Amino acid sequence: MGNSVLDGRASAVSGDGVITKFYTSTAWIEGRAEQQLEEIAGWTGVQRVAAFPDLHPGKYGPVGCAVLADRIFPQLIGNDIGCGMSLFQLDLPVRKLKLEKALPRMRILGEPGSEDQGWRLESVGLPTDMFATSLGTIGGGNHFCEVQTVAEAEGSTGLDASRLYLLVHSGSRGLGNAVLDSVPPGAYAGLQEDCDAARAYLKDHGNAVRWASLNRQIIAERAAEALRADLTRLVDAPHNLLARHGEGWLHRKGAAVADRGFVPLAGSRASASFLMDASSHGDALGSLAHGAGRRYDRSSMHGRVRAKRSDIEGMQRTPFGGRVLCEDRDLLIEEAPLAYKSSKAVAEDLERTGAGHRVAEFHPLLTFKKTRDGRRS
Ligand SMILES: Nc1nc2c(ncn2[C@@H]2O[C@H](COP(=O)(O)O)[C@@H](O)[C@H]2O)c(=O)[nH]1
Ligand SMILES: [Mn+2]
Repeated sequence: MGNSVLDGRASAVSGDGVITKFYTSTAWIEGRAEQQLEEIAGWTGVQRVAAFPDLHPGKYGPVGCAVLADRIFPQLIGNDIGCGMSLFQLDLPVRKLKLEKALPRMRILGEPGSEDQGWRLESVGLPTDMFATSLGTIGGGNHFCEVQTVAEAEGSTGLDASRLYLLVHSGSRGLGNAVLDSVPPGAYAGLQEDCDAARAYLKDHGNAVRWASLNRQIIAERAAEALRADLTRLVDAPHNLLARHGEGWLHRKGAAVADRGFVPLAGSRASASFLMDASSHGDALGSLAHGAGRRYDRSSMHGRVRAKRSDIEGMQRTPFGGRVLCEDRDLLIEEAPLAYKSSKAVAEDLERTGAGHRVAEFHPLLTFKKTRDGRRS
C-alpha cells in the first residue's frame, strides 16, 4: 500500500496490482482519484497500473491511467471507446489566417456532414451505414477542433512554425456508448478472452476505435476545407482503448498510446498544448498523459466562474489573441481553462519522472466546441 505523496516515480502495491505513479508531490491529484487507483489495483486479475499526472476521478475508475490485467474490464475503457487526439499540419501559413473570416467558416463543424460517408466507412473495413450520420461531428463535453500555432519545436519534430496546425479531440460518439451498453451483466467483473461475450466486445471495440480515428480525420478535413487548406495527418493517438500486451490486456483510460511516436498532450482552449516524446519506460506500459486533466468537475465550475454577459464574451477570447467558438453558455463555463490542471506542470512531471519530454509547444488560435444549432451529446 502507500499511495501517500510521492516524489518522483514510485511504485506502490495495493492488492495484487503494482501501481507506478509518474507524478511528483507537486502534482494536483484528488484523493478520490488515488483511492480509485488503489481499488482497481485490488481487482482480481489486475497486474500493473501506470498513473500519469493528468489523473482525475472517473465513473468506473480514474482517468489518466493504463491498467494491465489478465482479463477484460469493458467499463475501464468506458463509453467513449477510441477517443483520442489527432494532430494535422495545414498547408496554410500563419500569416494568411484572417481570424474574423475563419471564425464563421468553422461553424460548418456544428452541422452534420452532407456527404455520403459510406465509402469512407468501407475504406476502414466498417459497414457503410455504421453511425454514418454522426461522422465528421465532434460531440459535446471537452471534445474540440483547434487551430494552433507552433510556439517552440525541436528540429526532430519536423514541425514548421510558419504553418498552422489542427488538434482534433473526439471519440466514437453514439457507437461507443452502444458498445458498452451491449455488454452482458456480469462483464464488469472481468471477461476471460475465450468467451463469447469477450469476443463480441473485442470486435465491437475494434470497430469503435476505427470509427473514432476516421471521425477525427473527417472532422479535420471539414475544418481544413472551411479554412481553404489541405492537410497532412502527423499523429493519431487514441487514449481510451484496449490492446493486447504480452499475455495480458492493456486498458488505457485517458492515457495515450505512446509506443508509435510523438504524443499530443492537450492543455485547454486558453493554455499551451505540447507534443511529447515518450521514453520507452517499461512501467509506463507504452502510455503517456493525454492532457492536462480535470481539476474541477463540471457542476462545481458553475460556482467558480462569473457568468455575466461580459464574462461570457470574455471567455470567447484567449490570452493568445485567439477565439473560441462555443455558443453553449453552460459548456463554456464547464470547460473554462480553470477547470483544467496546468498542462505545463503535467509535462514537467512527466519529464521529472522519466516518462517523456516535450518536443514542441502549441498555442490555441481558434477553438471550435459547439454552435447554437449543434446538438450536444
Ligand atoms: N487544447 C485544448 N485542450 C483541451 C480543450 N478542452 C479540453 N482540453 C484538454 O483535453 C483533454 C481531454 O481529456 P479527456 O479525458 O476528455 O479525453 C483534457 O484533459 C484537457 O486537458 C480545448 O478546448 N483545447
Ligand atoms: Mn478523450
